[in-house]
Amino acid sequence: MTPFGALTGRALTTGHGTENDFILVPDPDGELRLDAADVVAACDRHAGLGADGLIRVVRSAALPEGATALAEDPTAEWFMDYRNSDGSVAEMCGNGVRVFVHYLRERGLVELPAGGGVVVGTRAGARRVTFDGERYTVEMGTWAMPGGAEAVAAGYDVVVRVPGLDGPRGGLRVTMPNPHTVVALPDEGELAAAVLTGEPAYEPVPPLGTNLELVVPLGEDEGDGEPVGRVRMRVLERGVGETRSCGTGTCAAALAVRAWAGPGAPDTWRVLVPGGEVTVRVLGETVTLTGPAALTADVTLLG
Ligand SMILES: N[C@@H](CCC[C@H](N)C(=O)O)C(=O)O
Repeated sequence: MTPFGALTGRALTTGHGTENDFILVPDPDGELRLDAADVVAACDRHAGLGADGLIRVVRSAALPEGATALAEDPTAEWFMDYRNSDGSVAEMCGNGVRVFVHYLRERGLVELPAGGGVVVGTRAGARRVTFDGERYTVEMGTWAMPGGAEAVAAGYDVVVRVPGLDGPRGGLRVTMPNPHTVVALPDEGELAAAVLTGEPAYEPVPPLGTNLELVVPLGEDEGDGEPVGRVRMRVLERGVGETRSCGTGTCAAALAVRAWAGPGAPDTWRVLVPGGEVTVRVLGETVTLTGPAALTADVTLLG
């Protein structure tokens, strides 16, 4: 068997959203038997193609998880089958879904003119993505803070020790619906000092693991007639390591900083990540994520 298993010899495409990068694997009829080891090998940055994650492009009707998305919206023809670079499956990927829809559009698999929208299936359910001619906006669905109002009032519901930072820090859990823990730092010096190659310690230990966002709130600007919050973020992704962006993580970061700011805080947030910038809009119980998507290469893995 070759190191890339079922991925060997297949036509693959690479792409990224704010430098959170992915391998896209077309498998319209769900014939590929993809195992975790193949994903790990392909995502390896030294011995493989290198990526933060892998996305199988498959029809919703071709796999059992697609049934929920189709029940929510029968137009969700295509399903984003997302895997982290360690081979684990995640509920949602906010940067990945923009890259996925960009791929569908570029390859003529969906009709998506500027100003149009399309619904795709994900493990979090059906998600609508619109295109403005430049950037994609994803309706990310319902967010939650498992610690509730009590955690928001206290400012945290998890104690986190991050390598490179002194002492314990308070983290606020946010579900997007994948698990996130957001920790606010006082300044960009501390943000740079955090060592995200090490493993943070959490108390209590998150049962499903967690993505960790370190954030520095940067205040507010005046947008188009409304205040716009700004926040800088670094992220340690569950199942991956430090990445240059995480879409669900930017939503979690904006939601946590908004909650900490209290009543009257902006609903729109510009989140600055090492790989670029995205916009998060809080619409009551739901949130949207707007950002770019790019394809970088068509490639074949050799055996
Ligand atoms: N990069 C993604 C999130 C991918 C999943 C995450 N690592 C997890 O395991 O929850 C994003 O852009 O949201």
